[in-house]
Amino acid sequence: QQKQHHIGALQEMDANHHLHPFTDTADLAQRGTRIIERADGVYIWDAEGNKLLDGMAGLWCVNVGYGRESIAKAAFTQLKTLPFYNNFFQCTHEPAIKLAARIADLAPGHMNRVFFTGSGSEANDTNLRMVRRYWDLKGKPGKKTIISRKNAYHGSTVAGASLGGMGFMHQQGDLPIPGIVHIDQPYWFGEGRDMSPEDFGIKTARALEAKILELGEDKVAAFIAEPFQGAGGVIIPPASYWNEIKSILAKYDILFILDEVISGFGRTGNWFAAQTLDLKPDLITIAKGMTSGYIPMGGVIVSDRVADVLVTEGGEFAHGFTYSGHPVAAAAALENIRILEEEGLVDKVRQDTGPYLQDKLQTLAAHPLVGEVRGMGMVAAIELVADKDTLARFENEIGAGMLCREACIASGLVMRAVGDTMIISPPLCISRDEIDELIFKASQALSLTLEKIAAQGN
Ligand SMILES: Cc1ncc(COP(=O)(O)O)c(CNc2cccc(C(=O)O)c2)c1O
Repeated sequence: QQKQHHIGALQEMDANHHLHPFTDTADLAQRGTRIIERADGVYIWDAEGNKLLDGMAGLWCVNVGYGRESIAKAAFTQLKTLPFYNNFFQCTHEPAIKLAARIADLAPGHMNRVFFTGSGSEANDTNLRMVRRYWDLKGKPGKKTIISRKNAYHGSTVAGASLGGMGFMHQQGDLPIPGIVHIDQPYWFGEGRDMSPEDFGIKTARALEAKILELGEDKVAAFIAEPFQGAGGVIIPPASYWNEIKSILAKYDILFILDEVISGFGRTGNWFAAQTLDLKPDLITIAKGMTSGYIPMGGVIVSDRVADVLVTEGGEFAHGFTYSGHPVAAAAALENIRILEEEGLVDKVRQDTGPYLQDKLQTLAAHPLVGEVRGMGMVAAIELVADKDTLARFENEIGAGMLCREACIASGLVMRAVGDTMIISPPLCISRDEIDELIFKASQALSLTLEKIAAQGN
């Protein structure tokens, strides 16, 4: 009773003072916010004592799982010796140096330098400024435009939200800023079922070439893309897409930014999706799994092609943040990467638990609510449909995705709902038994969702 009263008091305080991200504050005040109290392994507990299997690894980020004492110790030790110092004015510290070298070592061979930021959005802002600086130095200052995709997610800063392709974000704040354009996304299940995935992959890839020719190659600075769109709904391109994109990038002199904020640090079964998909980006955006979310950190891995121009011809690159390469974040990141390496979690995703998850997920495909199950490595999507034969979607008013998310919570599982697409992106340390538990709970949640929808008389 005492505890319930305490939770109520916290919820009221939250409603009065705390503006949450991507939240309808009035609506949340009605519902009362869920207070997450502690976490361990792949589980989180809320203040009411509910234990939930965190199928979303926080926000796609807790790759090593919760409760890693060694990361806490590494951060604490660093906090005691050097809690902060900047990397400006010819200064630095060991954690930043070692982390840059460690990431360069794990990145594709042609990428050997790292620019640090505090978040993935700031890393994409860095990308925009870096690619424009690169072309200025190459004597092609007209190459300013960045081509992105509709329904991409690249962050929530002005440049990050503009590079993203989400209309509902653009409507708030008069975005996108000039110099950023969007082409169709390779979302076969949602937009391409009138042709084979193979043909749709080629078609949507060729939209890049059409846009380059429409704008003029001398105006285009770069193409930015996630290996698979994450917040857009785990939209994994058809197999033909990336090969076609690669041949287009080889034809035109534009830079390629691969946004690996979600896919980086093991999620696709390699350290980076660039290795999984055999891509050769000029810049890789990183954040999330870099520290497993224990401490905020982001960055850009820079290819020699770009870095050499910035370094040898650029003089001072007039960009950076107070917390660029923060010592405590860097110390946490180093320990996080050491755990990923020591426990062989990246190889495990590629050879064991990734295939196991994808295989077990297919058992959900038979459910009457499920139109498609897709995934790669340790990430997947379940498309909810109103009609299994025609694959017709539910009316938006039904809010099938939100009903399913609530049904998951009732079943002791966290899944993300992107519209009526359910997302799974668990910690990479998840065991086969815990995957079985995840699948069982997801199956329960799907049936609970079906009952709720039926009860609504739909
Ligand atoms: C591909 C990608 N790029 C950039 C960012 C921005 O990173 P920061 O948030 O650290 O600035 C992201 C972040 N992705 C993200 C962030 C918040 C919520 C959700 C969701 O799926 O609801 C996804 C991302 O997924």
